[in-house]
Amino acid sequence: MMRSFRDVLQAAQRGRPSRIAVAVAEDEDVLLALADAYRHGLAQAALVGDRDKIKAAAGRAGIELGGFDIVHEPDAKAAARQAVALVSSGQAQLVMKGLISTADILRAVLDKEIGLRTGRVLSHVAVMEIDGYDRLMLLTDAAMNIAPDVSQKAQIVQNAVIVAKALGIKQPKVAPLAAVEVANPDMPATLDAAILAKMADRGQLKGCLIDGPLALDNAVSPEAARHKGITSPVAGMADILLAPNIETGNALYKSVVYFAKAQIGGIIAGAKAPVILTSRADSPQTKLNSIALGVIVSQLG
Ligand SMILES: CCCC(=O)OP(=O)(O)O
Repeated sequence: MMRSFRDVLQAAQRGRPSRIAVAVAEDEDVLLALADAYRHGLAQAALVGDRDKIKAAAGRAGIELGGFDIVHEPDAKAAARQAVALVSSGQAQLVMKGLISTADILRAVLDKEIGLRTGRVLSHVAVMEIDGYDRLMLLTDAAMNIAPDVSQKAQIVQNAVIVAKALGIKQPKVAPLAAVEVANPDMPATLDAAILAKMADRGQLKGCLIDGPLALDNAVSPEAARHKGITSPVAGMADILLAPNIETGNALYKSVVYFAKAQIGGIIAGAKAPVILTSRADSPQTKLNSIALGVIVSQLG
């Protein structure tokens, strides 16, 4: 089981090098991460974007672009489509978000003609390495599904389970988060969590153990769960945190980065190929973590 991003990087290095199609690549931090990924033997890249701006960003970052192809497309939305088309045509294995909004890259990923739809719900899965925890923890969905209903949440869990398996977590424990630990008809997140737990009891959710609702403290802290008298196989031991909505997920993602200085990486799962998707403001290290994560998920088979 992988316990750190160093483990994830090493696992990604064991596979064959992947080719990443980067949408709007004119960003220093994106190029720094790609140069590192190239140096580690993880991936080559097709940089789709404005050629002059890509070269200028590479110059500012002190990067040689020798190992990369540039596909000149100055319009951001067209660049996103080109990057996705490179993957759907088999010329690359992963897409990466560059200097473009999440909504614009996802529009290309969901495009009926050249997109990467599978019929499944697509969802963002973040992996967090937080000081003081002996395991990697997953968080979903911080970036894509705004207010998922319970059946979408079930599919979001299944996407996260696939990523957990790629990390070597055999039977991930899933905590659907809420503000309290009891089902309360006035709090829809608690009802969804209770339904998901019952769906798991009845075998409707595969490959994981779910219990909830759980508040964040008793999802990740055995002491907090004990203190509140919660007995549950998931309490205090969660591997996957299921956010009730995008605001909770996005704030939790950014709070572990900015307050806890955690290592993080993220991808969109559920498409034909992983989409490496971080915040534009995330560090080159986070972008490298996400590339390594995308590579191991894409090589699951
Ligand atoms: C995984 C976070 C996605 C996000 O919030 O992206 P931006 O900060 O670039 O909007």
